[in-house]
Amino acid sequence: MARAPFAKMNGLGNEIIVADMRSRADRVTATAAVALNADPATKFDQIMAIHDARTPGTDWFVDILNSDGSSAQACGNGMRCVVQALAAETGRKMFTFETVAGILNAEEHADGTISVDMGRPKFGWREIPLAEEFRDTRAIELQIGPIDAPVLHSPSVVSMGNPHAIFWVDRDVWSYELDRFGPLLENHPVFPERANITIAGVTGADQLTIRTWERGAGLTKACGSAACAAAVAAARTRRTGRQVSIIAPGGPLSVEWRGDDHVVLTGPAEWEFSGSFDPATGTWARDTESAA
Ligand SMILES: N[C@H](CCC[C@H](N)C(=O)O)C(=O)O
Repeated sequence: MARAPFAKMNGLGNEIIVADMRSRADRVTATAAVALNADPATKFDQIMAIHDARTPGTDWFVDILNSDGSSAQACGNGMRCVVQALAAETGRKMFTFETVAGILNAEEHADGTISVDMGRPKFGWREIPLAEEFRDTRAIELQIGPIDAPVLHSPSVVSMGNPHAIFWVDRDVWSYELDRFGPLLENHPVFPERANITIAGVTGADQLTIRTWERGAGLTKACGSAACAAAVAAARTRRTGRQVSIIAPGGPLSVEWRGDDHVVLTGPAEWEFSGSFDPATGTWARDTESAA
């Protein structure tokens, strides 16, 4: 198959490859994802593959792959990168995308920031999903560390299209070994589809500071859907209001849980370089006119 164009971008340091798979029938394979992630120049957290629309009224279908080759149902930071790339190409500002999780609208603002409507959060244990019934998902029974002095415990759980667990902490989020606990919690049997694991602290009025261990990608500098999940969980547990500023390691994002139940994520996107790649194998080359 012919090579497909891609852009290496990031959303607050969340490493994103936007792949242009329009007008072709093949998909980016897990093999290609793993190969691209193994190369330091193209190492990424998610690939956002733009395909032709499947549903009337939508502009494009976006397929999302994690760096381990698994698929994700949502990626807020990646969607902003997709919007920036398509806005630059088309001159348009508003878009309607389809993903496996549903239809979502996004808009580029005059200041260059981008808002993505991430849809409605889901709180039911079957919807997240959890392996067993929990009536109240604002805090579920789950802990890690010594049984009588757990390091992390009682997370809020929520689906933003993808599964999230938010562990509330009092100390600095950097004082927890998320690289050690992340993989254990991501793969805990209570999460049959694994989960994105976030530690979150309230660091100001309507402000949260978070770090995320992403399902299928590991530690990342930012995770947009986790920012949304943390904001919603904070409002549900009355830690904040519904308009929240989220400080991720890569920088700030803003999240509004609107009155119509939709969660809107706003933040920047940044282009790094462009190239072309083989969606079957991940072999790639940088465009010669592209910046270093
Ligand atoms: N970085 C993404 C989330 C990727 C989620 C993925 N790790 C999964 O659910 O498997 C974001 O900005 O929302």
